[in-house]
Amino acid sequence: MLLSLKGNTPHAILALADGTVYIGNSIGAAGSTVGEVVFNTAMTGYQEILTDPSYCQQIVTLTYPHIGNYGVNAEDVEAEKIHAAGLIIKDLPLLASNFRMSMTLTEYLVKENTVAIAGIDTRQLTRLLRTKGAQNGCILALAQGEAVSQAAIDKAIAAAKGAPNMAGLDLAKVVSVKQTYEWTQTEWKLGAGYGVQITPKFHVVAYDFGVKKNILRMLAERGARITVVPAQTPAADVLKLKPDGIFLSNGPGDPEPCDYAITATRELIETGIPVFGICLGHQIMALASGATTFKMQSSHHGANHPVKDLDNGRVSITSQNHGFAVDNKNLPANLRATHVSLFDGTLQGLARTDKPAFCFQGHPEASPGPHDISYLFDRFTALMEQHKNA
Ligand SMILES: NC(=O)CC[C@H](N)C(=O)O
Repeated sequence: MLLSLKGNTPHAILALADGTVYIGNSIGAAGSTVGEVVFNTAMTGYQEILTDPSYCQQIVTLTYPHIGNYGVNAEDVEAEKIHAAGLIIKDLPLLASNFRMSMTLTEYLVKENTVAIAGIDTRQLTRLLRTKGAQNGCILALAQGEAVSQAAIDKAIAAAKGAPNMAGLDLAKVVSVKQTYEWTQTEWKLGAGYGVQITPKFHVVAYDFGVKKNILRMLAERGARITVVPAQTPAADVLKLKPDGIFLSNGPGDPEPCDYAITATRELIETGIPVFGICLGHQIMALASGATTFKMQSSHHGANHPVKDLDNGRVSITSQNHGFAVDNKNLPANLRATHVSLFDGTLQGLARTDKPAFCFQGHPEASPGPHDISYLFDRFTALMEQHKNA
């Protein structure tokens, strides 16, 4: 058990681009940060959320009121570092305890140089974001003992107003790996931890647009040897690796400016090699097939989103993290809608009618969240099996 907060905590200011200001306590690094403020309704999994590269340039508000209770550990990471631009919470519990814990949330945020604020009415903030739509914001964490001044508030509002808009931003190539690497780690099991894939049945080439580790673990668990390639790898280089399947990862930013990935995906789908895309990968596959995407008024971030499989009526509770979506009106003839959100009717899954390629808007890898829709990984391995045997 570790004490989360030591002594008097410094003040912090959260300002939104519309001029709304909240005052709270700094629970991370000192300094300031800007980004698009989004809310996530997952009750657990703050470490996975903070390290998810798809949150690059986004400040995450967690709607669950107590965050930090179980500290952080060395294993529950989706990338090597925190990618979220900042964290907003209601309450940091005084004590943190878990059998796997290695440090408190505050120690982790300071170590990772991440600015975070507690003591915010996250319920009110969430209602504001839901009603008004996406807002840029700034967290300004003051030094120990520094009083909240009007000058500091004005500085935070100006920084929030000056933050870049998410629409039009290509962040996939920013967070992507620079060098190709091999991945063999499998899923985490209680008592054993992570395993290693030593008898692979398929070779998957995975595009890293900001890939979450648990996607790679779930592919490896199902028999894949994985070569992870940088976001801007041309299709010809992928084909030289002789893949049995191609994976398009999740990632931050707007899919539309990722022209390099859209072109490569179009060429790769044409070869007839099975292709599977998740989140940004889903949006890129849609764009490569002739569909269009748009910025949502109210984005999806949580671990409790019901999604219906249109082929069999089955409803899955899913993990979600997206601010853009594929337009379900005017889908091209070679795309079929396979899944739909029961929250707002937005498109959640697509399959090509002419090629073994399909994609999903939510997160079948969970991390955090439920595993209801992990059957999509099995669908991908079944396609690779068929393709190998053809
Ligand atoms: N998690 C993701 O891959 C997000 C995709 C995209 N950046 C969006 O916000 O819609």
